[in-house]
Amino acid sequence: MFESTEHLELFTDMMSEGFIVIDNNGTIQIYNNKAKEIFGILHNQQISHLKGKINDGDIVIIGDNAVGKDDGGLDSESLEYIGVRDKRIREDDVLIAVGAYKDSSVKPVYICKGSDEVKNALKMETKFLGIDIKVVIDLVNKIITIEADGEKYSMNYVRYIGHLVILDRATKKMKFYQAQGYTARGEGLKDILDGKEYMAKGENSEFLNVIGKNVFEIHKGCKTIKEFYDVAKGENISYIDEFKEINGFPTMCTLIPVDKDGKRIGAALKVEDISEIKRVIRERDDALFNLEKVEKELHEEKMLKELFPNIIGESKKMNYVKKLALKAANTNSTVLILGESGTGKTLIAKAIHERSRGDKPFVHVNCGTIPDTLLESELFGYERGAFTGARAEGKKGFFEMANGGTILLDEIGEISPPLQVKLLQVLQDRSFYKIGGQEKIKVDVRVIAASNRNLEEEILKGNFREDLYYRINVFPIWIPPLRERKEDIYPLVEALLPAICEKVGCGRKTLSVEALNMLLNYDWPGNVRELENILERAVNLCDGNSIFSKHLVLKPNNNENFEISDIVPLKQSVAEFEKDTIKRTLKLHKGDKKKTMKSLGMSKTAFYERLKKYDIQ
Ligand SMILES: Nc1ncnc2c1ncn2[C@@H]1O[C@H](COP(=O)(O)OP(=O)(O)OP(=O)(O)O)[C@@H](O)[C@H]1O
Repeated sequence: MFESTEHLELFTDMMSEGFIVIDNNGTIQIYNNKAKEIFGILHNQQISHLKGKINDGDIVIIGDNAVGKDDGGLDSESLEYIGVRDKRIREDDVLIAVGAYKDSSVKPVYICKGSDEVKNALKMETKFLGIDIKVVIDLVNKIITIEADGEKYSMNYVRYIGHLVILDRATKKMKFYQAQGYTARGEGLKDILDGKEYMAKGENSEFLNVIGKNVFEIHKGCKTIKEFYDVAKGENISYIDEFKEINGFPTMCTLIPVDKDGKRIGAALKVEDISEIKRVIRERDDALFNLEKVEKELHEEKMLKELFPNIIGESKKMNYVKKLALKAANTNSTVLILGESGTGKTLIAKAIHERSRGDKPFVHVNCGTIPDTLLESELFGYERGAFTGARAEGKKGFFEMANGGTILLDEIGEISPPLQVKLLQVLQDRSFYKIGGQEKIKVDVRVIAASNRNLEEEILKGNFREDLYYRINVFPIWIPPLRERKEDIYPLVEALLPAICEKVGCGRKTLSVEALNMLLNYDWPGNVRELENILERAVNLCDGNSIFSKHLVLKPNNNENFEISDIVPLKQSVAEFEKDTIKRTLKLHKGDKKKTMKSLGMSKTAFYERLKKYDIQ
């Protein structure tokens, strides 16, 4: 085709771009050094091995980021050669496998994961037939590294690649490793495992003579090369500097037809390696993506803070609760708020109501404090003369009062089984009968249920109906205890202290560092409510402007950091303890003073005297 090919070769080898010319049969006429470099055909700079082929018993190490893609067609048949017979392995999977070639006495070691299961990297470390082997498929930095007895063989890739190292079984020395340009050399994973001879590398390597070969032999199954060939055959396509992929390498190509005497005699392709540019672009894209993610998160946090100004705390866990609350506010579904006592269940329920039906009534029913005999009439109301002691004019129930708005059924786990059945009916069709009533009352009420009990456990114990549980558990929100989000303590103190000082009617007080440390080290069994109480007590106890640890009355068993400065007069400690115990026992007995006195073993006079002394209502 060209008379002076020698000169042409000389000139084209000086070019800084790859240059390939084929004739109209697809036979390579010119393939300059740069093109060989781009496609990995020049490989005398690498770790050496001789030419050869795989033998029975050889140790095979494979790292493949997408089985069957750009790895020379690795398939189940090739994997069987090393004893891997696993129908779960699919095309596109990320695979690391080590085995002995055609030696059924040796069990292979492998891991295979779906491409969506591997986030950043797949790794395997093993001792195989006495050799320390480590394989890492790093999907972030796009590099596969195979290490055998400390010797490393790495392969960078752009999209997909299959890496392979073969060790001689007898000497345990490397006899083949995969390197760029395997498509051009016809040394894909399948070729090698099928027993095809491979070329030498490093000092023993000879140049792969590509001149005179068919272009498809060097560049198998590649769209750009097919186009190149079509142009050489006579098609009229040409372009300048277009992004193309050849043998899996990102390149920038210029394609021109070569005509002589008005007849197509071939085509020329100029190729620029842009894998480095691609890598930089990818790094930039990753950085931009991360930046966008951070910005989005910051924006989201700011938005949540603005949407729920009363809910203090920006810990990850609390922001997640706020996100759920926002989602719940945008639906009409029944919401179940779970969490220990004092974590803010009522607060969240109110926030959901305010963002969804804020202009309508919000009715908070504490099912735990209303005696069971009364709860039914409180919830559903009664007609006049429904029972003795009923008001003559009858009464609207909480459901009716909440019509259009929200009803919060707090401590739902406390409701008795017969009432649970009635509640289930209301939740099913949002209608009910008043006690003694004939007329079905329909309401449009959003139900929010809350509980600090583990309702699933209550179901197992037979205390809570399973069908009611499923009815209320449509949109569950769990509020983590304060001890699991201690980063919220400081913002809570910052927000609560000024309000408490105002309520108590004193000037502003601040928390000393040691006092804050004490709060951070505490376990918070009573959560935010306990924090509020402790701060209020501290504000009352401290005369100056600074609250010190001695002003913080924490539950003794948790107060591990008890120091000299924490000591308060015994009389004061006893008084605090007495007050606390009476209040908690009263709460346990739902305000029943008789039962409280009895449980505490106190006389009536002593009990009422303490109630007065400690101003307990
Ligand atoms: N994240 C928060 N930001 C500000 N205040 C909070 C927060 N969480 C709780 N609180 C305050 O703590 C106190 C207890 O909260 P709330 O009554 O909502 O808890 P609860 O989980 O419903 O308690 P219980 O189960 O005992 O009824 C309230 O005064 C509430 O305002």
